[in-house]
Amino acid sequence: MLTQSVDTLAAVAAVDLVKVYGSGDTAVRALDGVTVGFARAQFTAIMGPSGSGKSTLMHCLAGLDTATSGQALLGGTDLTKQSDKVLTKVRRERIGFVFQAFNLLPQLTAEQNITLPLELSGRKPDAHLFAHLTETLGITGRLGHRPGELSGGQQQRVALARALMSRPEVVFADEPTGNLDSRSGAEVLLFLRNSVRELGQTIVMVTHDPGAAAYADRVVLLADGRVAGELDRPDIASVTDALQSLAVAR
Ligand SMILES: Nc1ncnc2c1ncn2[C@@H]1O[C@H](COP(=O)(O)OP(=O)(O)OP(=O)(O)O)[C@@H](O)[C@H]1O
Repeated sequence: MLTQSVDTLAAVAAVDLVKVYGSGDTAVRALDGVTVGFARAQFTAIMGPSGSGKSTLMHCLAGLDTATSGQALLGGTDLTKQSDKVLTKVRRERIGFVFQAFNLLPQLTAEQNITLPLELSGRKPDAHLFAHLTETLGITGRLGHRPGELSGGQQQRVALARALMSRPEVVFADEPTGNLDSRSGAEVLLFLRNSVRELGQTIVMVTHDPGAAAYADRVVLLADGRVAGELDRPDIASVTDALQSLAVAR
């Protein structure tokens, strides 16, 4: 079988990635030979119908789930070959995460949440980066508060600062605006967009929302566990059309 070529300089790449859940009659082939690269300093959105494998692809590329076969490359590291101990270190030191449900630790202040991953890996937070991120995100007045005392938008901005504090090779964002009103959602997307331009951050975001995907440089479309197409410089109309075509083709 021919394997599609993949940009070996990509920050993150999947090569012929297969993920099968379960076995026998109940086996589900969630990823069916995905080959795709995510370029450095680019903002890519992953889209596709429900069940197309978006979360599974992100989880395998982030070392949160193990693939059945193929490679999940972060820089030069094939995550499919690493021990759980190494994967924990990779996630903490080389990857930033932003989730729909924020996933902040409720007993810690905003500031402690932001610096925790660095402290766990024995690194000292960069004071300039901390000031830059918290000022840009407008949360300097909220740093002593616990997540329960913050709005959803403020919690997600704390999560964004946490994700970027370690200068990660990639930020994986899983429906980062899913729990936010449209104004807070737009602020989060604009921040992600600007972090690509100003900090050279690489971002991979799973979303159902064509409006969110329009902030990205590129959209990768999945269907039935395979790459079904991609769009460069997407806008809401082109993303909506592509998703409709996928739905019709099924
Ligand atoms: N832990 C699991 N056990 C069994 N099947 C699973 C598991 N996780 C996902 N699947 C199946 O794998 C396929 C891909 O799921 P995945 O969650 O990656 O899709 P998705 O595109 O992210 O969907 P959605 O947009 O609904 O979140 C689906 O058929 C799903 O039911």
